[in-house]
Amino acid sequence: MAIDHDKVKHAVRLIFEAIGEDPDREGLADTPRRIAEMFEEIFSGVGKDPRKELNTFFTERHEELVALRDIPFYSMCEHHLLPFFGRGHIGYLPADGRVVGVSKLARVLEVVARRPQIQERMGEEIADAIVDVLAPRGVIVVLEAEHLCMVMRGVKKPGSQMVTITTRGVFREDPTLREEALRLLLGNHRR
Ligand SMILES: Nc1nc2c(ncn2[C@@H]2O[C@H](COP(=O)(O)OP(=O)(O)OP(=O)(O)O)[C@@H](O)[C@H]2O)c(=O)[nH]1
Ligand SMILES: [Zn+2]
Repeated sequence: MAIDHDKVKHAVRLIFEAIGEDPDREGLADTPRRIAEMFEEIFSGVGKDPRKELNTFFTERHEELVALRDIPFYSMCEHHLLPFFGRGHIGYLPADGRVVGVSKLARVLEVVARRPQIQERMGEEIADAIVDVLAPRGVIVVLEAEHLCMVMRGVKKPGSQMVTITTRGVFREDPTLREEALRLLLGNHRR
C-alpha cells in the first residue's frame, strides 16, 4: 500500500497551523515532505500480509522448540501515534518437520510492527501468521515494550514495560511446555 504523500503533506501543514505554528518558516518548510517519507517506512506494514514473509519453509527432522528471542522492534501506538518499542521473542514447535528460515520470524514481526498498532494485536497477528503457514504444534510470542504515550505524556511512567504473551496450540494446553518455552525465550534476558 503506497502512502499518499500529498495528503500527508497537506495534513502536516494543517497540524502546524492548528498548533499555532507557521508551516512556511524555514525550519518547518520541508517537514511535511520528511514526514511523508518517514511514514512510507514506519507504516510500510499497512495492507501487507505477514504470512507472505514465511514462504521459505522446508522440511527438517526437528520436533522441539525453535525460537528467536530479543528481536528489537519499533511500532506506533494507534491511540496517540507515539512510538512503542522493545523486544519480541517468538517460538514454535514444528509439526511434521515444517520449519521456516529463522529470519522470517523477525520479518513477520517487522510487518506487523509497521502499522498503527496496539501491543496485544501485534502478538495475535504474529501468532496467527505462523499458525496459518506452518500449522505448528504450538506458537508462543512474548512482547516487552515501553510506550512513549505513557512516558512523555499522560501517566508519565518512564521505565515501565508492557508485557504480553500470546500462545496457540500446545502452549495453551500444557503448562509444562509453556513454562519451558518461557524460560528459553526470556533466558538470560531477565535480570
Ligand atoms: N492495551 C493497550 N493499551 C494501550 C496500548 N498503547 C496505548 N494504550 C493505552 O490506550 C489507552 C487510551 O486510553 P484513553 O483513556 O482513550 O486515552 P487517554 O486519555 O490519552 O489515556 P491516558 O494515556 O491514560 O492519558 C491508554 O490507557 C494507553 O495507555 C497498547 O498497545 N495496548
Ligand atoms: Zn498510546
